[in-house]
Amino acid sequence: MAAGGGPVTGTVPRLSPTTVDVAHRPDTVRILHLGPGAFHRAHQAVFTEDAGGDWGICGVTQRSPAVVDQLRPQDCLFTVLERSHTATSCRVVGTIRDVLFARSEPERLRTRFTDPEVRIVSLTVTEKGYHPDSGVITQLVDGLAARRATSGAPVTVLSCDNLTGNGNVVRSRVLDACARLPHGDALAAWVADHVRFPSTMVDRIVPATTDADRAEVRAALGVADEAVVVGEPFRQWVIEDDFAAGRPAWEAVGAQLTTDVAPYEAVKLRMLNGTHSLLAYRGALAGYDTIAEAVADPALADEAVKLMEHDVLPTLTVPDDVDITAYRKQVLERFANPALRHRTTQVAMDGSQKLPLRLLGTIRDRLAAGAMPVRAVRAVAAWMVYVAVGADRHGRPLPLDDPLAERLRAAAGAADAPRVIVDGLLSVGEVFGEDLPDHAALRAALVESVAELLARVADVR
Ligand SMILES: NC(=O)c1ccc[n+]([C@@H]2O[C@H](COP(=O)([O-])OP(=O)(O)OC[C@H]3O[C@@H](n4cnc5c(N)ncnc54)[C@H](O)[C@@H]3O)[C@@H](O)[C@H]2O)c1
Ligand SMILES: O=P(O)(O)OC[C@@H](O)[C@@H](O)[C@H](O)[C@H](O)CO
Repeated sequence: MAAGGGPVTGTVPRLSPTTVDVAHRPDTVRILHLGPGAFHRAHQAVFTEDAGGDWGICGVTQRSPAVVDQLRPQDCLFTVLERSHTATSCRVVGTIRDVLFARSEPERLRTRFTDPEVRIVSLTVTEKGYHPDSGVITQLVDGLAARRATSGAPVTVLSCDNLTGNGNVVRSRVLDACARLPHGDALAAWVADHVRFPSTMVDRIVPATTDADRAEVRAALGVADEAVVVGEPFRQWVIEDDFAAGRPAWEAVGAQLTTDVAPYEAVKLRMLNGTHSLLAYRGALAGYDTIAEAVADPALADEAVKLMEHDVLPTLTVPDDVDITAYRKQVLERFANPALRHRTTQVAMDGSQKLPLRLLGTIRDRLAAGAMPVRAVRAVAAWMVYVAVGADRHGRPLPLDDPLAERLRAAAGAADAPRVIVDGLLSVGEVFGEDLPDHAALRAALVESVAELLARVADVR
């Protein structure tokens, strides 16, 4: 259905099975999804609906009941507002059949975890959600323990977050948590035998939904949908084909099943996400609200191209079926989509968690090869200035939304002294490890870039 009809005035009914036609709704919950945020709804839920079959999803919200409150009154239906450069369309998705808030509904959560019909437990809980203290790993381990104690049915844990080796990460976090439990050995042994943890590479740009997006759906469909999500037309999913108890026919609708996700993941995290972070920090400091505005600046577009070509590309083993030149061009075209309005500050959040995955691997590999990856270094310097100054070139505040925010601010010290900023932030071991602070040439390059960026921000302020 095309969006963009005239404004709807007066009261409109809530989105529900009686107010819109939904072609197919699965009857059985077979996927338990931890973190049904915007991305899950615009990506895995859509692939799963397209694949058909009886694969309903139960979403488990993590930090607040907000998504439960949005979805429950609409029988878990929601609209995906797909925005290309030139057109917008709406699609109502019916794959989610249930939703619950983990903290207030522990019994319902346990019932889902122990249900042998549930074959997959998937996750999109952000990079920080994998920290042992986030609560997600405990939830997963408690759920797996309950499953072992009841049906004992095999299950697949499917991470769909932007992490290197996301399957391995979640497996090792689960096994580490088992090791801390009394008699955890037996649970760990059961997990090793009954639970698979395939890695995945996921890709679709899904900015946070705004009131304007909800109003557009209301105008287009004539219903009120509180759970709208927005996405670009592009979507990609590469999945390691290692499932314990079956899966939807995702390969029939464009997902790529493979034995090794790692090279696809490296291409995506370093080319796309690394460049996204560069544009986010450099763009935000320059006063651009959105990624599209940042990439429309010729100097930043040139920096983005050179980051991908000169710094990232030499570090990659490009899979045979990826045309990397076309990929690079497509990444910039996708970022240039003006209809998405993906905010630089949204992409900038959680930098302490994202930098190691998106930019520091590239820097390490190039330094090991004896080269200085200047654009990647400038991107990291831009993050440092973003943290230290907290304002753009017009003096507008830039939020530091990061689980390490307080420590980062303290480490950055004086906001106008490049060496203090670099020394302070390089000492944050969770971000830079023990090796990078010891690299004198890298430190010098960062100080130079921070000084240059600081001068630009300070000039105008
Ligand atoms: N949005 C995108 O363009 C996109 C694209 C590819 C991959 N992803 C992946 O999906 C993740 C979520 O993106 P989104 O757009 O759905 O964001 P969102 O803010 O809409 O949803 C985030 C989800 O993660 C949960 N979460 C956040 N912090 C947590 C914590 N500390 N502990 C437990 N749960 C936590 C939230 O409860 C929520 O369910 C991203 O971090 C990324 O790994 C997103
Ligand atoms: O979702 P985040 O916060 O992990 O990262 C922000 C963006 O870089 C990211 O979501 C991209 O849009 C996405 O990875 C594209 O597939």
